[in-house]
Amino acid sequence: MKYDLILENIGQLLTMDYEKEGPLCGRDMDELIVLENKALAIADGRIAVIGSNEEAAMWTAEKRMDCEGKLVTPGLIDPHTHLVFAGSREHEMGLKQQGVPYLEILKQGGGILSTVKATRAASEAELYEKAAGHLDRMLSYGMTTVEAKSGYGLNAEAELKQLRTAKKLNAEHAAEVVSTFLGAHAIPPEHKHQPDVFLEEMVQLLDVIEKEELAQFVDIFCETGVFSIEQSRVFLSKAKQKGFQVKIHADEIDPLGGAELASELSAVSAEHLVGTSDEGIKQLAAKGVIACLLPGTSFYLNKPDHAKARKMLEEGVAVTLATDFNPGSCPTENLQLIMSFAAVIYKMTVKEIWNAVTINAAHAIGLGGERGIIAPMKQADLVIWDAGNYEYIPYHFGVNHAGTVIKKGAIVYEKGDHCEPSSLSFT
Ligand SMILES: N=CN[C@@H](CCC(=O)O)C(=O)O
Ligand SMILES: [Zn+2]
Repeated sequence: MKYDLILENIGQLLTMDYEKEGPLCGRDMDELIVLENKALAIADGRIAVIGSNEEAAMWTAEKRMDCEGKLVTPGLIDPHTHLVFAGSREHEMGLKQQGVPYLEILKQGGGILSTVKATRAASEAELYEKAAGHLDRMLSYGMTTVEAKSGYGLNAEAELKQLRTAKKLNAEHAAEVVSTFLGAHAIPPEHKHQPDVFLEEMVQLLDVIEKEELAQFVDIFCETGVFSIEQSRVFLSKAKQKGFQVKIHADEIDPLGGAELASELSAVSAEHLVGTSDEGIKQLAAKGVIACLLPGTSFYLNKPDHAKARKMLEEGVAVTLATDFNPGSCPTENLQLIMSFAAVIYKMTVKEIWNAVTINAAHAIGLGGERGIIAPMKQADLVIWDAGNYEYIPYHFGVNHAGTVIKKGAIVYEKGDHCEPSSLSFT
């Protein structure tokens, strides 16, 4: 058989324990499969075979790549981003430095609501172009699959515009985009005094979202001054009744009991979890809810507290990590940086971190067993790193170590000499 692409002379080939059912937790999160001096062949976008370099010498292919002893891993997966939005919020930096809290900026009509204003005013083409630029950068950082939440429209027209943009990106961009409907992200000014009317409007939208296949998940920002536990319970229950899987922005600023609610509703994941109680952690473990931790956000908001990742891991919660890329609380597309934060702030082991951004991230967005692993017959989403071992990536922080990025078997990014793709634009 003639393969499409052969990678030879791989120094370390990293994969995860994909034979385990579900996301990894407990001791399993601290295990990796590290194969040394390997080769692999790709056909029809999938891993066809993994073998020795001697075996590979007998294989034939359209193209061969010498990996020069470098590290090859599954493509990184970012399971929590707010990818599609207009504008930027650099003017909030000064306010934050003066000590104005994140929720106070929102209360004054800024924060999320200022991005809502910009997003409502933008055309779908403008949103597409900007989001594609962010996605280009993510791909260049080795992120081959990305979740994207809506939530900067907060009315039917603008929410659908965001979701359609994400769907189009998934169809046309080299990176894969999985959509989440976060219509319940803030209370828009026109519904300031009737949040329940607004939530019902968002529930009604679910029929269109289902019909047009615009999102697989439904999420809500459960927080003081945004949506209460009871409002979140009602909203997410209605979404579940309509067949959606649910996620929840839980206990980010105030410990409202969002983790307990996520457990009660058997959510796929609970996200942020900075203020989650010990009881909440136990319930996440018991119900198999994935904890999606966002250390970049608590860093960027300069919070005194961070999610209790070690406690969660010890209690057997499956943990994933994400950028939370958004224009307010975490404007970075760099999941490698988040891996470093997880090592330093959370004290997660390097093995736990790799499992968190690959196999567990895939489970958090409905792609468990299909992405985030390197195994025969699985989609070939790979990164060849400018590094010889997997510990190096979170260690040397703040720079991009992705050398070559492969999605569905095709080379979609190759690093030049310290150059990034020319199509990149941040704003
Ligand atoms: N906390 C709620 N939503 C986002 C931030 C959105 C924004 O500030 O624009 C988050 O997950 O951090
Ligand atoms: Zn978020």
